[in-house]
Amino acid sequence: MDPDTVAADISLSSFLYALLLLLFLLILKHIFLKPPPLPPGPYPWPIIGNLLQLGKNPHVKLASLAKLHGPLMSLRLGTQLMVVASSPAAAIEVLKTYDRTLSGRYVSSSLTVKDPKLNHLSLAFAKECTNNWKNLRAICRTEMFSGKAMESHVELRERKVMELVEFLATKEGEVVKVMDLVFTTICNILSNTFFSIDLCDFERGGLKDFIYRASELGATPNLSDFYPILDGLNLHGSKKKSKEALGRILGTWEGTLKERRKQKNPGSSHRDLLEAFLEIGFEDDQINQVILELFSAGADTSTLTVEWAITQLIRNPDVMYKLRDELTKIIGESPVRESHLPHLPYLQACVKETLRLHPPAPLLLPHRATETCQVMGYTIPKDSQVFVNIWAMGRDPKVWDDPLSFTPERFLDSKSEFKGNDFEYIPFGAGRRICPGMALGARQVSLVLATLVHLFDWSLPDNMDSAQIDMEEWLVITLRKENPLRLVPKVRK
Ligand code: HEM
Repeated sequence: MDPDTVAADISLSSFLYALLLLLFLLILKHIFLKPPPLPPGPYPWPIIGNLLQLGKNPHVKLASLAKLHGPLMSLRLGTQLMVVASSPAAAIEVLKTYDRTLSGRYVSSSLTVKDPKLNHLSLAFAKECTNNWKNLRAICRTEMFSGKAMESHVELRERKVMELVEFLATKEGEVVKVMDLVFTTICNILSNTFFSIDLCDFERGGLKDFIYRASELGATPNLSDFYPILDGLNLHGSKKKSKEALGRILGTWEGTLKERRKQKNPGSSHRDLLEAFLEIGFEDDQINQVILELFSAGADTSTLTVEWAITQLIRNPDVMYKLRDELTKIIGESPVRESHLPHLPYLQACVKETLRLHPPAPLLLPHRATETCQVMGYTIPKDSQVFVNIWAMGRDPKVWDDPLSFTPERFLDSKSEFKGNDFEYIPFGAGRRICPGMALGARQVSLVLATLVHLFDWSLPDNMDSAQIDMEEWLVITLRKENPLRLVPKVRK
């Protein structure tokens, strides 16, 4: 045989052997090194996935789906993957073990902050935990949330709450929207902490209406969240609407910002956040973005907590009685001061119990996987949205006795805290993205709640079932001297 032909045969067969070996190795890799599957979840329909299964209160629906599919579950929303942790063990994996990888933020298309130019300036919606994000958290901690900063604002918070009391006292015989007034008070506490001015008014809308509008737009689902390919089309015109709403909010402090660039804080008794930002040399865009986010994160959450606490106290007269008793014993007839708060354990237990049953952010804020990772034997692909259903965890009978009852006593004897270490109870989140305003939030909620319970009598007409109450509209009635104001729910026709 021709030596050339022999050589060609040998090299062909070696090539075929090599190919076979490669194929064999690939098959082995596929069998043994296959990445684990996605977390289990409900069957996704073609194109829409599980979009129709979530409904109006996704945390409630997700809680019942988790009973079927387990504590780490995945759903498809259009083309997007959503992963939900629903047990303390799964929360530990997401917020502690894989905190670094899962602490990105998923940003909805309806938020203007999705724009990379703005995202770079963001605190709450920073897509990654960048140095700028760390820096912003550190500045806010020093200037607003540290023990020292909070002490310097005590007088301001107490004054704003007394203004609420005085306003209600002028409304005898009238119907008022109490929670709207509480929202005004919280907004003014925040706006004074930021700028040393009131930005809301009890009578007129102003900032609070613009914030309502912006939150409404932020919460409205947008098709391009589920099909990012549609992002450029801006089908709902939502970006334009969000831009308008934000423009109105920024307009409420634009003048102050200009003035303060010319002249240092004139005549304020406390150092405000703007003073710190100006000293650092922040541009207007940076100041506006952070303050906008602090308003959105701090006002609604605190107001909702007060609203649910009052609702639960009205539904549970024994608890209301015990709380009033504690307030009378410790405070007497005088107004509530922040210095009273550490001496009011039952009040603190009521706030904790409210946050267990009604966390204002029931799924936390949406996290994002910055890398593909493996959690509890499942794969979480890069860019998945990751949620922790703290609403489900707060009502889990495996964790809490009689979970649906409002029983503040459970917190009196327990060491359970909401500081992000007890993963069965994390109303402020845990890990890197834990709420930086936790101490301020808890303090302003406690002060407003204690004042409303101490100075007002919340009554229901005899024929009204407490389950029917709606916190919206209350009639203010003046009664006896020692019990000056009674708030009665306006019966809806
Ligand atoms: C009862 C009151 C409050 C509750 C229950 C609450 C709860 C939360 C929760 C659950 C998160 C998301 C954590 C996560 O994604 O893992 C959060 C984030 C945040 N909260 Fe709060 N919050 C409250 C009050 C406040 C206040 C008063 C402020 C400031 C004025 C504030 C500022 C923020 C900010 C800036 C973030 C984003 C942090 C980041 O992404 O790095 N919160 N909050």
